[in-house]
Amino acid sequence: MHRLLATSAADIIHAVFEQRKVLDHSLAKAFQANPKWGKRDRNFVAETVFEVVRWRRALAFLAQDESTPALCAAQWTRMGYDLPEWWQYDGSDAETIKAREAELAEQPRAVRESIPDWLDALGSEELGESWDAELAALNQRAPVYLRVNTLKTSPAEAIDWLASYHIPAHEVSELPNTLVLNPGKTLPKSLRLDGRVEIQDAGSQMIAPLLEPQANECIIDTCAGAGGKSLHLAALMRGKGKIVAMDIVPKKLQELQRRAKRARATRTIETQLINPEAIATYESIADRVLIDAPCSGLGTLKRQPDLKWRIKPATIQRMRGIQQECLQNYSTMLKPGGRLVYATCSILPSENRQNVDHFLNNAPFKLIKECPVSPAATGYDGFYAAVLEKLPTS
Ligand SMILES: C[S@@+](CC[C@H](N)C(=O)[O-])C[C@H]1O[C@@H](n2cnc3c(N)ncnc32)[C@H](O)[C@@H]1O
Repeated sequence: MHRLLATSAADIIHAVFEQRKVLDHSLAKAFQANPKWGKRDRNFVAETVFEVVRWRRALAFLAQDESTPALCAAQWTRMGYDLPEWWQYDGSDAETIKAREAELAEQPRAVRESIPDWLDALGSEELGESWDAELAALNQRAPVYLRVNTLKTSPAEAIDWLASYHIPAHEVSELPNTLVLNPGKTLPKSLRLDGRVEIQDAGSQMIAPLLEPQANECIIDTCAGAGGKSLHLAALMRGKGKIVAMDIVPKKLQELQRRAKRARATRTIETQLINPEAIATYESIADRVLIDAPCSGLGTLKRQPDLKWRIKPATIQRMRGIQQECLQNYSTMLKPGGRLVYATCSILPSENRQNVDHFLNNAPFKLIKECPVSPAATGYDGFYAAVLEKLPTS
C-alpha cells in the first residue's frame, strides 16, 4: 500500500464527511491533480473512498471508532491488506476488526447496512417489508451501463468499437441498445465524448420508451438537465420531430447542447429555459411531456453513497412540494389526449405514487400504468415512472 494513495483516499473521505463534498467530484478532482496515478492506483483510491463512504457505520462498528483513519483501517482489512505501521489510527487492531465481522451481522439494520437511523425508519415506514431487500441492493456496487446512440451506431458496432480499446461490453438481453461493462470497468473520457455511447443506468434507460415517442411529434422534456433522456428520446424518434428540452439551470442546458452535437441530435433537440412565459408559449402544444422531476435520488445510492449522509428529511419534504408543482404547472403544456410521463430516481412512494394520486385528484388526467424499477428485482438503479393521459376537454 502506498502512503500517498492511502492519505489521498482518507483526505477525500474526510472532505465528504466533514465538508459535505460530493464524492464523485472530489474523486475526479484528485485524479486530475495526480495524472501520474496508474490504473491500479486509481482503483485503490476509488475503492477505498466508495466503500468507506458506503459502509461508514458498519466499519465504525468493526473498528470501534468513527474517525476516518479507523474506517479506512477497517476497509483495508476487508480488502485483504496488512495495515502498514505508518497508518496511525485509534480503534481496534486488524485481528479484532476481523473478529467483529460475525458480531456485525447481529447489529440493527441501520448499522449493518450503514444508513442514518432516520432514513432507515423512513424507508421502512414507506416500503414495509421490501425495504430490507431494496436497501441491501442499494449497497451493491454498480456496473457501468451504456446506451448505444442509434443515431450514430448499432449495438454490434459499438461492442466492436469498444473492444478495439480493450473494453469488453455485453448486451443487456432485456433492454434494447443497452450495454454493460465488466465489473470495475469504466469508460475513458475520450470515448465518453465520442457520442456513440452514453453512460446511462439501465433503470434510467427504461423511462424514455414509456413516452412511446413517434417520429415528427413535439415532445417536451421539462426537467431535462444535461439531457440523458432527451438524447434517448431523439434516438427513439430517429432524429425526426422536435424535442424541447427545458430546465431551470442554464449551465445544464448548455451541456445538453454540447452532448446533442456529439450525438448528432441538434436538428431534433432545442433547449429552452423553463419559466412562466415558456410554459404559456407551449400551452397545450406538446404531443408528449416528460417530467423527470428533481427528487431525493434515493434510487441511486449505489452510485452515490455519499448522498445518504448528506440528505436531510427537510430536503425530501421540499422535493415533494417541487414535484407536485412540476406536475401541476408543466402538464399544461400537453395537448388533450396527450401522454405524460412522471418519473423520479426515488423508490419512496411519497415522491412517486402519492404525488401522482394528489395530481389526479386535481387535474383531468387518467393513470395508464406505473413502472417502478426495483433495485432488488433488477440490479439497476431505483426509478419510478407513471404514464398518464390527459383527458380530452368536453
Ligand atoms: C432528475 S434531474 C433530470 C435528469 C435528466 N432528465 C436526465 O435524464 O439526465 C432533475 C432536473 O430538474 C431540474 N429542476 C429542478 N427544479 C426544477 C423545476 N422547478 N423545474 C424544472 N426543472 C427543475 C434540475 O436542474 C435537474 O436538472
